[in-house]
Amino acid sequence: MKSISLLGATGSIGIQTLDVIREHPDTFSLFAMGFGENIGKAIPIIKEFSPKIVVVGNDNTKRELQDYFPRLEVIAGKEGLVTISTADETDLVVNAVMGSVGLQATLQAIEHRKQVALANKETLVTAGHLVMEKAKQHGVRLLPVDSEHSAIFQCLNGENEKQLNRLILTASGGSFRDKTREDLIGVTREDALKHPNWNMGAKITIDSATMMNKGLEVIEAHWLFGVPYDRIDVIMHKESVIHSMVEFDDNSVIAQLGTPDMRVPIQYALNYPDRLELSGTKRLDLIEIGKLHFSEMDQERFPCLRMAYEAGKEGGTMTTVLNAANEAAVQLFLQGQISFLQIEELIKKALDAHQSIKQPDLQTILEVDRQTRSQVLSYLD
Ligand SMILES: NC(=O)C1=CN([C@@H]2O[C@H](COP(=O)(O)OP(=O)(O)OC[C@H]3O[C@@H](n4cnc5c(N)ncnc54)[C@H](OP(=O)(O)O)[C@@H]3O)[C@@H](O)[C@H]2O)C=CC1
Ligand SMILES: CC(=O)[C@@H](O)[C@H](O)COP(=O)(O)O
Ligand SMILES: [Mn+2]
Repeated sequence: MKSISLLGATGSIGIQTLDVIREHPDTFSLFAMGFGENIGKAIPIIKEFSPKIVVVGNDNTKRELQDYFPRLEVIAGKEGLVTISTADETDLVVNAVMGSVGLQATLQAIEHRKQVALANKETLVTAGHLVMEKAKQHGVRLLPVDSEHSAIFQCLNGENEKQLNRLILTASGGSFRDKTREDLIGVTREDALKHPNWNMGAKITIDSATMMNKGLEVIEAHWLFGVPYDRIDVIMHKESVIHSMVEFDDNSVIAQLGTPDMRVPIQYALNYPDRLELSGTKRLDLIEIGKLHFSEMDQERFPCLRMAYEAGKEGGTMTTVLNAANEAAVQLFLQGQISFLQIEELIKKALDAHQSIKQPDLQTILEVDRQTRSQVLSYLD
């Protein structure tokens, strides 16, 4: 029986992780969970899974939750995420929070030699060198949840990684795939939130529409698989059936395919190296699909992808700024305070203003993250 601490239990990945746990009660149990403030979603989860500890985003949410569950141990704040990620009772940490708030929990879980299933890509974008260094030091292999990285992880099974030539990440194109840059003037939040293939949280859905999601994923792939940026390609593939591919030295390409359903990469990470059957997942019917489409990724059309490659190649705190500026700008867009095209403008401004600090330690990263967020807000004054 694997005992799980689930960070981000009320989110899109969190809920689908609970689907996997629910269907395999002899294999998994929920020891602890964390969420921000969505009490309405959390209450039925707590009733069903009876976690021993619940971590919430703030003191108000803690008080409200304790009114419901007077005997439940509730901790407020991100130190609580560290507590449940390092507890003796935890075997596996599933990090599915949104944003760099998940960083310290990932680092500490690794330090305590927990298995870590990582959906929280912002952790690797903001501080990939620290996470990978710690993973190496403590002999922990990170288990990717992100569909592209799970695909690559599966394509590398049993392969000699020295013969890996190129990673090819696929991108759906997001909600505005078929629009020109001119068409993007005046698009709404509601339009941006309509992803063609995946039902995900709001922030990542906007990231898909700006193509920053693929930019973050290029950086995530660089850290997870140790591949230099000039050997990581992105191609447009509107069906999201091929989740990603690996090209080897003999020009063989191995791809991982499946219907778009995050429960599949989630179960793979939770139960690695064995696979689990899941009800409700759909078999891939290539005859029914008929055709798969591929096209070149235009970095002028999607400047966020270009900025991510540039920040990744620059390294140091440049990717911390990329991530923090993106988180702040997307939040402003979701709150209706800026337009869709202003997201990329604010990120560019923050990157242009930053001088990268090489090999930053954790304190430097947290400080740059904080400063970048307030700088982005100050651009609106
Ligand atoms: N959704 C998907 O299909 C995919 C997601 N990912 C990645 O997985 C991560 C989660 O994405 P997704 O599930 O879509 O996001 P959601 O927005 O749906 O969920 C985010 C979760 O994080 C919680 N949370 C937010 N802030 C805090 C905080 N300060 N303290 C504790 N918990 C917090 C939320 O709580 P609350 O509900 O209270 O706000 C919620 O449980 C992201 O990094 C994303 O990029 C990767 C691949 C696919
Ligand atoms: C499901 C998943 O892994 C998302 O990150 C997905 O990749 C988003 O799709 P696009 O970014 O390709 O639009
Ligand atoms: Mn992805």
